[in-house]
Amino acid sequence: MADLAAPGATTISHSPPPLRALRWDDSRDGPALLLLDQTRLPAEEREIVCTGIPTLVELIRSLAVRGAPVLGLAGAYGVALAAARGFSVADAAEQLATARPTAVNLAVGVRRAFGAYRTHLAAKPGDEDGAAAAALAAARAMHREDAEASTAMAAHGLALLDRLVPGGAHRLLTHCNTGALVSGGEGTALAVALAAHRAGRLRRLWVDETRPLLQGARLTAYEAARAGMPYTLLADNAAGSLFAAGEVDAVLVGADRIAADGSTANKVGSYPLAVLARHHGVPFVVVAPSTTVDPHTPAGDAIEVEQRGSHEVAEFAGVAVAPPGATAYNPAFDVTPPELISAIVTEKGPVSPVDVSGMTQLCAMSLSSNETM
Ligand SMILES: CSC[C@@H](O)[C@@H](O)C(=O)COP(=O)(O)O
Repeated sequence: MADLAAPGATTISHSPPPLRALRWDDSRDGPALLLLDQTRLPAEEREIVCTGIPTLVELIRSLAVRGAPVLGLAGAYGVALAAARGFSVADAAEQLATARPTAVNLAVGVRRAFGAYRTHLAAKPGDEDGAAAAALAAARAMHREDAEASTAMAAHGLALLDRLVPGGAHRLLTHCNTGALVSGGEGTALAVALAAHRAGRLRRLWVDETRPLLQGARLTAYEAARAGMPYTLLADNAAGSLFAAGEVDAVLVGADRIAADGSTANKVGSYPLAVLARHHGVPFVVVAPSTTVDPHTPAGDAIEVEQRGSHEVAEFAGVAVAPPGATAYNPAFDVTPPELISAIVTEKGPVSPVDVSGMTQLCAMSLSSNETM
């Protein structure tokens, strides 16, 4: 696109290439999974070549690859990798599915690729190559579906904001990172903000830094800057005064697991935002693919919340900020009850979390897609 930078001067502005959180690679000595190392962003865009399951498990645990939808893809491609490299696929599936406990998509992705692998072997006993190809095809199908879901969520989310905020949702607040780095497409909550930006409606994207691992400051700010979005970072504990100043029109967050009653686990700090949003009469919207709805988890108190090491709080960028031996309460997620959520937007459209029939529908959809694995 050509634009005028100064009278008489024409510059060509190029959009940066889309970020690819992970991709399958057949071009080297045996198949590999290439992962954009999210621990190095924004300083460096570096891909890690992953050829082993213990390595992939460690990359998931260390958050080199992270965010619910892309964890599903990592799980599915991980099973395909094990099959293609002749490792024990059952062992790989077990290790991958349990690498992190909260994001349901991880186990969903593993089950889908492992299901395709087993289904093929049941039909053609001994055809390991065919079974490996079936697992890879399942992972690729998930990847495509995730990209499509992302596009649909962006459109539904934008339309919903118009309805929820009659004066226009021009100032959006988001938490953690929910963009292309967590998705086969442009993401979940951040994809909605991006759609608002492209529609010329976004005046300000407020980006919570997201302590302790700074997914907001390091990753969302990076994606927002790449996309030319007007964004401002804030320390998580500055959100209260921002709401009080009337500077937030809507809150958009993703989800790691949505229980059957609409309770939603997402990055720690989401729940306090929901409380603030309710107090200030601001919509709090969860954006997640229907694969994040877990019909087997009846309510929020049944969601396992990952607890992480003290060092993540007691250190900042590897430098100690607390006395030696300090221990920290460090849950990776918190759970927002349904009554604080204005709407859940999936690729099928928005539903109210307290609308039991709506949630049941979502659960049924999620269940039937899992059962085709
Ligand atoms: C669409 S991503 C939704 C969530 O996965 C995201 O908000 C989040 O909490 C990620 O946590 P992380 O610990 O970085 O994997």
